Amino acid sequence: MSENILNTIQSPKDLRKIPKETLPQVANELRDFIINIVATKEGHLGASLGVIELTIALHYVFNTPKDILVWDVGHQAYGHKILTGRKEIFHTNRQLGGISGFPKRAESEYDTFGVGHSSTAISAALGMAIASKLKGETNIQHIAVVGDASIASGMAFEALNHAGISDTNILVILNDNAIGIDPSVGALKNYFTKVKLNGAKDADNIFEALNFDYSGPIDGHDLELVISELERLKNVQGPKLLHLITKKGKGLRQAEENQVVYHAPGKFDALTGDLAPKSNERQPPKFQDVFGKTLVELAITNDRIIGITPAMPTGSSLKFMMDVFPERAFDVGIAEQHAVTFAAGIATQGFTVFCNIYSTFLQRAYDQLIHDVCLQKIPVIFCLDRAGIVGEDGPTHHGIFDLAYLNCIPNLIIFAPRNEIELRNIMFTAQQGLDLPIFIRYPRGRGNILDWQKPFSKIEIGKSEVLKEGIDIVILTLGTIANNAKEAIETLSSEQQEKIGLVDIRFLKPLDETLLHKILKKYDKVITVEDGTIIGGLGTSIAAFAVSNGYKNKIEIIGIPDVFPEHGTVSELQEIVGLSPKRILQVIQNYL
Ligand SMILES: Cc1ncc(C[n+]2csc(CCOP(=O)(O)OP(=O)(O)O)c2C)c(N)n1
Ligand SMILES: CC(=O)[C@@H](O)[C@H](O)COP(=O)(O)O
Ligand SMILES: [Mg+2]
Repeated sequence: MSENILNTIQSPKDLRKIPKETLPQVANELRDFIINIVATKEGHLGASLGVIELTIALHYVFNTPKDILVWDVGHQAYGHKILTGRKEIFHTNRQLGGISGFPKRAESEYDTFGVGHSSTAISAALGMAIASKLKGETNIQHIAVVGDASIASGMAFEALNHAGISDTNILVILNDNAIGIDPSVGALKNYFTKVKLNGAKDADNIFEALNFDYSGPIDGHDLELVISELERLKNVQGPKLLHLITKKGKGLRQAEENQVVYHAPGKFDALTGDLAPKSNERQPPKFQDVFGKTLVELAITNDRIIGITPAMPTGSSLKFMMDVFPERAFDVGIAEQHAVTFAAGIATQGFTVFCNIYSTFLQRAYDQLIHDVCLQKIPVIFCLDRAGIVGEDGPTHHGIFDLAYLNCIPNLIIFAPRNEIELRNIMFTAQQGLDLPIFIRYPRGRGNILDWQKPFSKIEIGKSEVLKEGIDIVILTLGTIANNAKEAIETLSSEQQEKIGLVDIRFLKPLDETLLHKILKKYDKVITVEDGTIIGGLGTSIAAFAVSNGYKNKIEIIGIPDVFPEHGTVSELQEIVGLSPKRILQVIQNYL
């Protein structure tokens, strides 16, 4: 056996030359390689470790890239990237200018479909399979790999429903590790457990009922077995589903034992698996924890409060409420559309519903927002975490569209807290009762305030806040990006600073029209700053307000330009898109 067999694999062609009995060595080396790099560069860990044998088997048995392999979510595709020519650049994973943390079409011909959001793989693979038929292509296999949490999503079920009556040979591989980021939930999870306990050919097999040839469940870490099963399935006609049982984090003890933390553990010791020690210094809280802890505080005195998350209890910190009030806090699985309408349903019955969804994932539920919530003025309280640039997850995950996609919907309130205390106070205000749904958007990561757990105070809906008076230039901001604008102003001389006013608009809807009239009369030059798309958000609203009221001020809009920002650190990306203090300063200087 060669010492470093992984080094000899530049593409799946090289892999296919390796004798079957040597493949377990490839699996070991691949695991070690991923662990060593993720330990220092960070990223998603457990999911890739859990599909190492599957990844090797797929590229060994199938003729990729001619045979088409589609990964769902794509956070488990590190092994795939390494075996498909990206081993030497894998250390750049998720870094600015480096490779993406998810399959990406522009990056490799082996990345057949761009991912990041879940539950798309079966639809995409089915589309490709039907396209192959239409083009008269034969002998191309189409394979979708989807996790047990992702297959429970409506979209995956829509695709299964279609695929089951298609005349394609699509192969769906269900990678069942009984966990998403947090433990999987719902009746389907219980069904999978039953199938695992009772054996394969249950008379009520849900996939067979959908007209799939079902096989499994088999041990997804038994490389020889997975290979022989894939070889068999290659020749089975019609839609097929192979059920694999795997362990998330396989091969690293801590990742197997603490699967939630090791989904994306941050830095850790590659040898021991221990997480990098945390600093003892007291830090400001993460916004998600301000949400989670405040919700519990409010729920203690307000027993009408309900909390909902679609599959992100840890990421959103709704887990705090789930621990204290399990009967009033719901993880509904990866089901953003359902989460929104479910929230609306509960709210119609007089409950106060906090529905927490990452900004990027709420994109999934746009019609539900319009049709099921806003049109009916149902006062659900939406908390949109991870708003703005999120960093290393990149373009699939940036929460930069919410301001624009919400701004055009009638009957809603849009609020962006400038800091932790404002988030707390708007949650307090909202649970006292509003006539309209409210959308509270806040960023990934930490705020700035150590002592944030102050007594609650009510926020007046639609009221902006003047942070600093000026003379002829005013900067209007929305949310935490005010800190960047403030930092920009503070680098100027005191004489220059005097010229500049700073206003936190706070409510994109309703706009504080009384204050805006005063602002547009007082200041010649207006600069708006928002960490959302330049089209459709704060700047658009201010410009529209000025035009419709006959103001002739010079207005400059700073926001995310009309492109998808790539992956990198938040500060690197803010610099690129023009939202760093330095870039904001450059714009201000043009007016001084
Ligand atoms: C639409 C959408 N909602 C939520 C997420 C966040 N998310 C990423 S991975 C994941 C869990 C996926 O679980 P599973 O499909 O079982 O794959 P595993 O991580 O277990 O391999 C979730 C909820 C997402 N990427 N897309
Ligand atoms: C792949 C995916 O969608 C999640 O794992 C996401 O990366 C979580 O993001 P946070 O780290 O911001 O919770
Ligand atoms: Mg899973």
